[in-house]
Amino acid sequence: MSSVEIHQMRDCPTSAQMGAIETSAMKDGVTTGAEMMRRAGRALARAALEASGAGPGDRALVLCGPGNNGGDGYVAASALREAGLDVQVSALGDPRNLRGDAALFVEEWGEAIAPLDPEALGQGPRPALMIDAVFGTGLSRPVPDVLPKAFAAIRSAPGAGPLTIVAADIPSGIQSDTGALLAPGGAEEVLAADLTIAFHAAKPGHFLEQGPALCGTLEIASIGLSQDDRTPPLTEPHEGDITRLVAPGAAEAAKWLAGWARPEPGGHKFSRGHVLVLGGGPGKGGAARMAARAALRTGAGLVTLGVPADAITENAARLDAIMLSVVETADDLGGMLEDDRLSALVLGPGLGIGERTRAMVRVSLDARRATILDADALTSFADHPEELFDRLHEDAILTPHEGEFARLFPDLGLKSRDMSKIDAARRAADRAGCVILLKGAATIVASPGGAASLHPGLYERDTRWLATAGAGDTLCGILAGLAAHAPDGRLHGAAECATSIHAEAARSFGPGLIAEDIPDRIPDLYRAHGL
Ligand SMILES: NC(=O)C1=CN([C@@H]2O[C@H](COP(=O)(O)OP(=O)(O)OC[C@H]3O[C@@H](n4cnc5c(N)ncnc54)[C@H](O)[C@@H]3O)[C@@H](O)[C@H]2O)[C@@H](O)CC1
Ligand SMILES: Nc1ncnc2c1ncn2[C@@H]1O[C@H](COP(=O)(O)OP(=O)(O)O)[C@@H](O)[C@H]1O
Ligand SMILES: [K+]
Repeated sequence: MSSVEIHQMRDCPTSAQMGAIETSAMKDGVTTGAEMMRRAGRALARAALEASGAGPGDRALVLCGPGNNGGDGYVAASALREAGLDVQVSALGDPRNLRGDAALFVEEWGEAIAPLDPEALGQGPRPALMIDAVFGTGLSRPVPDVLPKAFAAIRSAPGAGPLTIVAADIPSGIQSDTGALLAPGGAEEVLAADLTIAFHAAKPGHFLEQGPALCGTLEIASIGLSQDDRTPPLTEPHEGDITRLVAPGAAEAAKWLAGWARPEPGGHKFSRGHVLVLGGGPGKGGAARMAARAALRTGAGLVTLGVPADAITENAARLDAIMLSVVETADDLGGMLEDDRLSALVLGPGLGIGERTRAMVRVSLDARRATILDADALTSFADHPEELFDRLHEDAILTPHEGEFARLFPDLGLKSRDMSKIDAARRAADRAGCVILLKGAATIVASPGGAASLHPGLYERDTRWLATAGAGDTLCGILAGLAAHAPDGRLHGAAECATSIHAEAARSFGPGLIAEDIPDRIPDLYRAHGL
């Protein structure tokens, strides 16, 4: 969108962190509350005009709430009036109760403000554009019923043309920290925006739970705050308490990927690391083979697949560059791990659930290599997660999807938690004592101590085609391919980078993607980033 001053930030602040950023900017004299609100409202109006194609004489409706989000709405209403539109403002609550900057802009608007009355709004005519400035980051409880009723009435009001809905900061009803929809059932369809203009930075709620389904397109508008991120660039370790957004621009991505994946000049295959993937019995080998291929494509110098003797023939028929070893028992594995050149281990994909897997996990963790535990390696500990947690260390990482996560951390699972997915992953990392990579459309990487990153497989980084069997197995392999030559204790960074390579490989294939396609897209991706 050309007319809005768009920028890209790595910070993904909570509502409290956003408040603190604003307060400190005001204290330092960088800007004022009124100036931020003026910029926010004007950005909204410009974006709404551009997205709707509306012009002089067209009808615009601005819905304003009882806080500062409403203040942005009054600024937008005045700006749309200035652009020649026929603007109507409708408010939730009595606008005379507004205080501070928002009150200033109610005065500047100076015209009639109708109450939010679904019946009156339903009589039409339906506007060409509507701005949702009812609730932003301050939403603290479910929205009143009148809000979805008003949206529904406006949508079905008689009118000639299409209606474009633009949300100020975040669609009203979405909790900014969690993405939960705090609204009566059925409200998601009526409250959805076509475009959301987030102010200063994207918030967790734009990426989590129902947030993405309601935001439409997401754009970030500058409101005059410093554009210096508080989280470090991806090329540096992340330790801060603001969630780091893993969505680099092209230049940052090239430098970052080179740091993780480009071989050292004069190196040899062992300096690139040796990955061992443990696999299951006959007929169960596909997942481990895909993980192994992904590890080799990503840049491990050697990859060995360890399987029971009766699975050797099957695997030998399917593998060339990937080596094969018989690993029947945990003792066999212990013997192999005497070779300290084995630098990264993958356990889980197709490994089978039960005591053989648990024994292998114990031996692997005791060997203190970069150890990636996924799928069956996680589910095997569902009955006794503490036994797993007691052995985990800073060179281990768990890569669950939400189902596997709930098996190990029942109180933090999607259906039971009363916190964001980000905070759930942080708690889990503290409890387990290792890095957690919690998958989904938004993938969270969290470390003990609180550092957390969010990879958005959404909006311009949409990776919905990754929702296919085996995609997670290839992610394990990519992670192993990076971890195999990463210095100790750098699994958080490896996990961020692996998630990004995985997503970009999937995006470069596009529709019809199946998991087998992912590893073989990596060479083109590396070349495109100048590796
Ligand atoms: N200086 C600032 O603070 C700036 C704030 N901005 C805007 O202000 C927003 C945050 O403003 P606020 O913190 O005032 O919060 P909101 O405007 O999002 O809403 C808070 C108000 O709604 C009430 N409320 C919350 N949930 C409710 C519910 N379910 N039913 C009824 N009332 C409810 C609260 O008691 C409070 O009065 C941001 O999202 C952004 O749009 C921007 O204008 C930029 C500058
Ligand atoms: N709707 C979605 N949008 C974006 N990415 C997704 C979506 N659904 C799943 N993914 C990604 O696809 C992968 C699926 O992994 P997983 O659930 O472990 O599958 P499997 O167990 O079949 O390998 C993860 O990396 C996840 O982040
Ligand atoms: K809003």
